Amino acid sequence: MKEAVMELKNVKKTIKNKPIIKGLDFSIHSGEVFGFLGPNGAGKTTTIRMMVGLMELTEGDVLIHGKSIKKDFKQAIQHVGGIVENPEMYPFMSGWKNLIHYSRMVPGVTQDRIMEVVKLVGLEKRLKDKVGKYSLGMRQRLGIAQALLHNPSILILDEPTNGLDPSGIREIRAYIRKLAAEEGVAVIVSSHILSEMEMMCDRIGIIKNGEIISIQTVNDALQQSDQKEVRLDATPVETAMEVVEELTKQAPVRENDSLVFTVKHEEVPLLINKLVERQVEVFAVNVNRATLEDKFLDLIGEGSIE
Ligand SMILES: Nc1ncnc2c1ncn2[C@@H]1O[C@H](COP(=O)(O)OP(=O)(O)OP(=O)(O)O)[C@@H](O)[C@H]1O
Repeated sequence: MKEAVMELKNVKKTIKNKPIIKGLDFSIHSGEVFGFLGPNGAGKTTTIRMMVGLMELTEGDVLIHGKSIKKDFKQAIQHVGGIVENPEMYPFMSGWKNLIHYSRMVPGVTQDRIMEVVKLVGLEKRLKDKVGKYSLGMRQRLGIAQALLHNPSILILDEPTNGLDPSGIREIRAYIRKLAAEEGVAVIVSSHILSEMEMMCDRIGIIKNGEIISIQTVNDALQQSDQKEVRLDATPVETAMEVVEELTKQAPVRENDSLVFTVKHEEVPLLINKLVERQVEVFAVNVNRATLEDKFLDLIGEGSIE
């Protein structure tokens, strides 16, 4: 596992006595693209605002390279670049002038560094053009370049593909992946669209009502897409355990009189046959929703998935 560059420790936010974020605990690693997925109102923006220092935490802490955002704000936040609200750009100035203008507020930024970030987001050919002539995707990329000027190791983008057309989405995705792979930047992106997150991220955390309900690597999620989580009520439970273990090669979890385990969808009938062969009495076999997509569909309703 790569180095944890950001750690959320029991992060909570209460606004006007209403708990909005209810204790988040997870870490982000260098070089990964981490997707923060959840329906509207789940708490993504609120969490991100806390991560980039725009909002105080009610409880808990965010450690950035081990430094507390509460106690060592300056040292912690220097590693973070982000676009949370739309970055301010002057449409009548060129992309280059905008970056020069912005860089005056960022100590130690050289013209070489500006060129470097421009190349990273692939804007070198359009640098002399006025920003007013840029497409939305190009403006997003200029925003990313701006956020990268001070060389952060963590880049946080709230809904970076919002409003973009499919080619703009592809471009942003490519540059985000490149930043993580080639520069080792940890990128945190939020979205409410699962398919987009699956293409862009290494890991996805799903947030619902201010709580993380699942964190999974996209690879695991894809591998598990034909796996089902099964809850089996059968007796004698010891024999049932043996049968399950023989078939799945994994020990099931025993919860009271039930066994919980994952099995390939097409193996469920075979499992039942084997149980009957061994004279196990089967009272119930319930297939839980287990895949990332299943969980997400449960969350937001099948109609909303894109
Ligand atoms: N300043 C505030 N005062 C009261 N409630 C707030 C405030 N800010 C956020 N909330 C509430 O907190 C919850 C989470 O909002 P948040 O904007 O973080 O969600 P989100 O997941 O980013 O959704 P969206 O994609 O719609 O922005 C919502 O129910 C919202 O109404």
